[in-house]
Amino acid sequence: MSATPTDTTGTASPTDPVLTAERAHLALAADCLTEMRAAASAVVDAGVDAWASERLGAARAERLRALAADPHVPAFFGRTDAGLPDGGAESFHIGRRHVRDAAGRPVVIDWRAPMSRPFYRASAADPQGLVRRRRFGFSGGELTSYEDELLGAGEEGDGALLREEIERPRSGPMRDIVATIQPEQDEIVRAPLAESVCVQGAPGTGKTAVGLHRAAYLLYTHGGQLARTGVLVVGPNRAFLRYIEQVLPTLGEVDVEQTTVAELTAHVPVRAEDAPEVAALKGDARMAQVLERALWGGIAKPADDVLVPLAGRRYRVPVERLKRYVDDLRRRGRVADDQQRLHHAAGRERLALLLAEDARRQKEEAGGSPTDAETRRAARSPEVRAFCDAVWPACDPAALVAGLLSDAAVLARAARGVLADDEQALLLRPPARSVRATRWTEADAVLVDEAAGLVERTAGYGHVVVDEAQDLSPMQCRSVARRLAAGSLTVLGDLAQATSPWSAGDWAPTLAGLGRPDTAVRPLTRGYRVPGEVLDYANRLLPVIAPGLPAATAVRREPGALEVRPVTDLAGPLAEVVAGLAAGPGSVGVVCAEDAVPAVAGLLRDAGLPAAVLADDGSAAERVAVVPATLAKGLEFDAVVVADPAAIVAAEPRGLNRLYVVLTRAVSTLVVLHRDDLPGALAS
Ligand SMILES: Nc1ncnc2c1ncn2[C@@H]1O[C@H](COP(=O)(O)OP(=O)(O)OP(=O)(O)O)[C@@H](O)[C@H]1O
Repeated sequence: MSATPTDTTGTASPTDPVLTAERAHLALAADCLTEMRAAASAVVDAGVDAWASERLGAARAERLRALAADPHVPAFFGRTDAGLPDGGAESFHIGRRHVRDAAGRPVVIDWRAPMSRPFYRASAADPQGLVRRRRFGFSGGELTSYEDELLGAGEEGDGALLREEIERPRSGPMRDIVATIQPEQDEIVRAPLAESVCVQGAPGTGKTAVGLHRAAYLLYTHGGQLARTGVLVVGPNRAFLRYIEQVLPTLGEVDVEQTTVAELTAHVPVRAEDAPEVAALKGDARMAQVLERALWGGIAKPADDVLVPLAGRRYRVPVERLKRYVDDLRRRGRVADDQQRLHHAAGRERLALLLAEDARRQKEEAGGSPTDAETRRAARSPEVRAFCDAVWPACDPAALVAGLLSDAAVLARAARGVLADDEQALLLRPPARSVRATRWTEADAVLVDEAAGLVERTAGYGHVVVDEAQDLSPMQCRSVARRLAAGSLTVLGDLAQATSPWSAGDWAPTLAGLGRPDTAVRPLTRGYRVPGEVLDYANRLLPVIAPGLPAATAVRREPGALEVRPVTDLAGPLAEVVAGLAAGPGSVGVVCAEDAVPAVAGLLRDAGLPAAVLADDGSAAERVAVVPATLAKGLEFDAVVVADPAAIVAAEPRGLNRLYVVLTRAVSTLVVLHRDDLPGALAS
């Protein structure tokens, strides 16, 4: 560490000339940003037509929003000095977005620009051309300290400022980590667009943060291409999306679609729940085969010639030719690659056209020359339409699935040799009065999405980030894969946190299901969220729930962070612990089994504590939130109270994995209240 005026608390002397110069640069950057904002608002919306004007207006509004975001966030957080051949140095300030002066000279470099890369990657062993890396400390928007590493002289900092920032307890919605992205994270963030990556990361290692920063990086680096094709972020539920939704906007990226698999597949209203074994079967990849057979099995063999009217005459298309047309189209409809496949609806249109073209050829051979409009009219004629309706009926995906799941004969035909008889029986339910009246489940919606994807091509994105991917069913994987088209993928997850029936011991099945079997798996094992004491405790479950998976090591320890307390009755101790934690700053999550939520919320209410139940509808969490264990995944709270861990374990087949998730949500403090019935690994 160089001799900087940074004392152990990271506060420099206010008269330090370096500090004075850097503050002047910060003021300059702020002025330039104001000017850039003014210039952007002055652009006249003078498009050549209404559409162009509207586009110009939207682009300008976008730019203004990007420039205006977070006026209190300092324009830069770091600086690099690269050595020049003449012995001098070229310095760049690194910030959230590019800032230039009136002459177009860079004042701050965007963190995603290639020039910023050494800031994140350089080390004393590999300085990447840097003689110095400087990090800045801020207090309430004021630049108050800095820390230098003279990498050129082989000197690496002890990273006091960096550590302070990384270790700063965090609460509330997730924030960006641009100032402190670590080298192992940066490698993933900046992986090339064409490369799909799978991050196997222990709890709190920054998977979600890395995935979001990767999306922002790709949008910056491949803006044109990705603006056309779009970037999609898929999370497990609304509560999670609510937690992460501000990260990309603070990075200036407002155009990324953030959604859940349930929302992606929301073709039908979900009103019912499947029994676990039924849900497991509906999520099985074999269902894709069953649906494909059901759909294409609905196509009949032509039985008779058709008379096609064209320009005042009728032309006979013989049944042999009709059979050939249908067979050819069916074959093209069943190729495995979704990009090459002729989808069902397009096949139907194509069939009508083939009949009309057949008639046209006949007329041409007889010396006529029908126009294209006449041929198109022939394809729409009642005769051709009646033939298509009989042979290649239009398919409504919801009706297809409803029929399949409520008609034993239809199901048996489609599932023969694919699903055993008892599996078919498991799927069947009594028919509803109508398709609309069907009591759809979440797994049904995924089946409807699959059917919809067979009927018509699903629009694809240029890049998809999928979080908590360890829980996806094979059918859900297919839903995501359809949205991927030719794009690339960032898969984030942790096999130890897998709680669904499909969870596997390795990533291969998920990556294959997502259509990218060759994706490299990259581990992250440095835990930034959870104090060492808490992480070590949770890690005791690892040999049972995920043997062979490397345990995370925490970047910090906090004596007193963990309290494991036996209680005979929850009520008193729970209220007392929560009251104590609520008196301090930061968020408090009281996590319990889903069934116990009303009782726990009642206990806290009776004790006069302002706790609100965390809902899955995306509404913001209160400072003290009662969290069903099933919703805790991906979230973090400053303090976590786990009420009755044995009930969390007992509530589901992979209850121990769920407990592992729950135990790793705390940033500062974890209190476990148990009735002397802890799982073996945690008992001693
Ligand atoms: N380089 C970093 N600098 C500062 N904070 C970081 C860094 N990396 C991660 N964090 C913080 O650590 C916490 C955990 O990050 P994140 O939620 O992305 O982890 P995760 O691996 O997705 O966790 P989980 O699997 O438990 O949901 C967040 O508060 C995040 O901001």
